[in-house]
Amino acid sequence: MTGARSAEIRVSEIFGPTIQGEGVLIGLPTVFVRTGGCDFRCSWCDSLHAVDSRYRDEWRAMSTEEVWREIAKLSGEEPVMVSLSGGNPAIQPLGDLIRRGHGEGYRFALETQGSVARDWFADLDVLVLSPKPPSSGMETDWDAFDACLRMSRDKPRTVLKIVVFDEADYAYAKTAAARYRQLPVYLQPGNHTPPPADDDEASIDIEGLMDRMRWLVGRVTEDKWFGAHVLPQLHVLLWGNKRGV
Ligand SMILES: C[S@@+](CC[C@H](N)C(=O)[O-])C[C@H]1O[C@@H](n2cnc3c(N)ncnc32)[C@H](O)[C@@H]1O
Ligand SMILES: Nc1nc2[nH]cc(C(=O)O)c2c(=O)[nH]1
Ligand code: SF4
Ligand SMILES: [Mg+2]
Repeated sequence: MTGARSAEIRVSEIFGPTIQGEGVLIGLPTVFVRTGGCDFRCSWCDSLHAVDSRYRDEWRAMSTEEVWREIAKLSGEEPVMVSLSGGNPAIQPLGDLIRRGHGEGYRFALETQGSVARDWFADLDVLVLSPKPPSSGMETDWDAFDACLRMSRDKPRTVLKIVVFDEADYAYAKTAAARYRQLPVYLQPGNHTPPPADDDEASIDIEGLMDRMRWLVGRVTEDKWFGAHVLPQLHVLLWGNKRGV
C-alpha cells in the first residue's frame, strides 16, 4: 500500500446536519461521518451497513480533503459539531481531518468501543467510549480500553456510553462505571430489533424500547445510582432505524 492510499478514509456515509441522538451531546446539531469496517461484530449492531463486508461495495475510499469538502458542503461552511462513528472510526486515519476542521472552527466527537487506541484521540473535543456488554457477544479487553484513555491524555471531554438490554448488561455497566469513576456515564436501552439496513421506522418496536427505558430508570433509581444519565436513542424514536438521520 502506498503512502497516499494509506491516508484514505473508508467511508460508509456522510450525512446531516441532523441532531445527535445519543448520549452527552443529545439534541446538538451535527454532521455524521460514518466510516466503514469494524473489528467487532455485536449481535445487535444497528449499523451493520457500516460493519458487514456484504456492504463493502457501498463504502468509498476518500481522501481527507474529499471528506472535509463534503462536511463543509453539508454544513454550509458554518462550523458544526462533527460526529465520527462507524463501524469503528478508530481504525481509520482521521487525525488530519480533525486538524483540518479545527482550523475552520469545527469540533469533533468520536464514538468507539475502545478496542483500538490512536494518538489523535487527544485532538478530539469529545470522546465517547462505548464498551460492549455481555448481550453483544463481545469480550472487553480492558487493557486496550485503558490505552484509549491514556492516548486521550485527558484532553477531550470523555464519557462512557453503555447499551443495556438486560440485568447482566446492567451489572456490567455498574462494573465499568466503578472502574472509571472519573468518567460521566450514559446508559442507553438497547434496540433489540436491529432491522435490515434498508428498513424503516414502521418495524421499530417502540413499545419494547419504552419498556426497557422505564425498566432502566427503575434500576438506576432503585440503586440510588444518582450519577448515571439514562437516555433513549432520540433519532430512533423520531425516525426508527432509517439511515442517514
Ligand atoms: C453503531 S456504533 C458505532 C461506533 C462504535 N463502533 C461503537 O460501538 O461505539 C454507535 C453507538 O450505537 C450503539 N448501538 C449499536 N447498536 C445498538 C442497538 N441495537 N441498540 C442501542 N444502541 C446501539 C453502540 O453501542 C454505540 O454506542
Ligand atoms: N441522529 C443520530 N444520532 C446518532 N448517534 C449515534 C449514532 C450512530 O449510529 O453512531 C447516530 C445516528 O446514526 N444518528
Ligand atoms: S462495535 Fe459498534 S459498529 Fe462495531 S459491531 Fe459493535 S455496535 Fe456495531
Ligand atoms: Mg446508530
